Amino acid sequence: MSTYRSIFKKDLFKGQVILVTGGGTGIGRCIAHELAALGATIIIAARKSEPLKIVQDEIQKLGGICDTMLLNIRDAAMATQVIEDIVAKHGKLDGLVNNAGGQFMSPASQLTSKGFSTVIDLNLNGTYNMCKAAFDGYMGEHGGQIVTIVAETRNGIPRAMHTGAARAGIINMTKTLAIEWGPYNGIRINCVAPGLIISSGMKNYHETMVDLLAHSHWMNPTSRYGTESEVSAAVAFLLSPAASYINGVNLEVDGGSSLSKGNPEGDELKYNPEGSHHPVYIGWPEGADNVHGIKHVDAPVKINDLLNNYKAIGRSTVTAIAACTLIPSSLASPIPVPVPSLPAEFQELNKRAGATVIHACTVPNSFAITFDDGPGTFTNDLLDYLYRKQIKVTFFVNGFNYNDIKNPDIAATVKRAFAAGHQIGSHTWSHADLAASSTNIDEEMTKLDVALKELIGKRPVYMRPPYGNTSPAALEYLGAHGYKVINWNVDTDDWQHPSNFKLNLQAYKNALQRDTTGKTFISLQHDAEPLTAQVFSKIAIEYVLSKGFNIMPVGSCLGDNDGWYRD
Ligand SMILES: CCCCCCC/C=C/C(=O)SCCNC(=O)CCNC(=O)[C@H](O)C(C)(C)COP(=O)(O)OP(=O)(O)OC[C@H]1O[C@@H](n2cnc3c(N)ncnc32)[C@H](O)[C@@H]1OP(=O)(O)O
Ligand SMILES: NC(=O)C1=CN([C@@H]2O[C@H](COP(=O)(O)OP(=O)(O)OC[C@H]3O[C@@H](n4cnc5c(N)ncnc54)[C@H](OP(=O)(O)O)[C@@H]3O)[C@@H](O)[C@H]2O)C=CC1
Repeated sequence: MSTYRSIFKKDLFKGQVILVTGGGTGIGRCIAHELAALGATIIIAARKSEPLKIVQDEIQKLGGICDTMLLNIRDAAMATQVIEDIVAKHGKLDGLVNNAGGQFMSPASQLTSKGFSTVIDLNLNGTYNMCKAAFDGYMGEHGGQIVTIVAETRNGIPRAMHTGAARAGIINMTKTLAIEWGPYNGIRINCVAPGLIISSGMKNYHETMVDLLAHSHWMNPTSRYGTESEVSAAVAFLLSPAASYINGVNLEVDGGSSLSKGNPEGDELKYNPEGSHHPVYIGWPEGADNVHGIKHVDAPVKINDLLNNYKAIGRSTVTAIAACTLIPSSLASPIPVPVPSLPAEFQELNKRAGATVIHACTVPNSFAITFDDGPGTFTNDLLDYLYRKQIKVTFFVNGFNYNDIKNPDIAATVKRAFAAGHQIGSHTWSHADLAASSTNIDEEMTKLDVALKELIGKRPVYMRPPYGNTSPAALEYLGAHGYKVINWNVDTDDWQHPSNFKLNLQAYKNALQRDTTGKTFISLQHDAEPLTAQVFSKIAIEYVLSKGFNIMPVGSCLGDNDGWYRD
């Protein structure tokens, strides 16, 4: 007896024969379990036999009917053969769920034409092969329901242009087929477009990408990921008679993320980094990982961990809905906290000869946002965002720290930032502690100056000492060599807790949630941290703007618009 807790009535699909491609893993497996629990004879088909056998075994142990077939959807002849075999063996084909598909992540600029064709071939051509085979082999004569899993594509899919194009192609193909095939004995064909879902598919991505995805799980209007069950429920609905007048649609199962991407209002701020208040639907039975043969969701640990939080939310139904807020409490309740004063040694150093350490601006209402230790691998994403917002900041770069400034991609990022009007400052060649007696200050400063001169044609006047550390000797050197030494008065400490946006933002809140009359600010974060470049900086910038400050490079905030560099 199946233990899958479907929202639909038992026996909804009794006597029906339904093929689920890619049914041996993730979302496809969940769909297979749910449809089998609702009485269908399920055929799961994919390239690898082992996952198929495991799922078949799970379903059969639970009293369901499940057959397996080997299938590569990219092979049209194989698609035709599988449909023929199903009809021969099971007598008919009532439903086809095109779930098989996928992609790798790659920025479009680095995608090869072979890579593009591969993903188009898998998703678009593969889905076409299956639809055509099902139509020719059975449905054209007898009717049937087709549901294709695509992906939420409304505003494009950065790093997955190939799959976005393929899925958009499927959505349009589906509309045409709905029109053309509707007259054939009532064929209905629809799409389901998942947003980010906790499923095995996430295991295909590099650890850094999984990390990024796990940390940005809250950045949609429901502030959470979706579950396999939420996709499966949409499929079951579209296959069922309850959807008998729904044809040619693309049903987005994405928590509204497709509505929010690219919203110029900076909608990340309205979401809830601390967790969702939206009840979640999980069909898998409660209990230990392997209850009655149904295993736990096979997602990466960091992604799967989110499910446990969601389960807790799901149980607190009505109160949770009533309590739903778009403004995270962290932003809504100002707690005045004094701005941390400068460490005594900096104040002391200010009095000494040589360069002066600057830690605030002079232009009224200015807020200089500064980034150290870059460029990082994701600094380009930050530059894209800054361009969209038309905001200029300061990058205190290293020569050889997280990255090598001579690496062509990193060099290109420095050039791009400079060309876009951001201020490039020095952060020493190797992130050396200038207060340490072993540091060769001249080498640290000169080596980076030479590299920057080659890249941008100029040497920076502004510099940030690594760790904010200076010594009298260092200040004397820097002063004598014409450098302006910039520290900060808002320290996010993002390098210590790169994914804890709430904690990072607290530094900004400490500064801005009190009387700021006459105050100006220089903040410190690190664009070498992927999550700072991709997520936190945006949150911080939106926050500063919401407080009415003007964001600008350090030079400008000191009233200096033409003394940033020398030849
Ligand atoms: C930022 C958030 C984005 C969210 C995206 C939308 C949400 C979607 C989520 C999901 O879909 S979950 C995942 C579902 N499952 C999968 O994606 C399956 C995993 N992927 C694959 O199995 C493969 O990538 C593939 C797409 C099926 C291709 O496999 P195939 O064996 O047919 O091709 P290959 O011989 O491996 O490669 C051919 C060709 O493609 C290029 N290429 C392949 N991998 C990469 C890569 N990692 N990076 C860059 N390019 C790649 C390359 O040109 C290959 O040719 P060669 O150079 O090897 O000759
Ligand atoms: N997880 C998510 O966040 C999202 C997923 N999706 C889509 O949902 C679908 C299911 O994804 P998910 O369960 O997460 O990922 P999985 O990687 O677990 O599932 C993909 C399945 O497709 C099968 N498959 C891949 N290529 C072929 C092929 N050429 N012929 C037959 N079967 C194939 C795989 O089996 P095998 O390798 O044995 O062939 C596998 O079972 C995919 O289309 C995915 O792109 C869309 C948006 C979001």
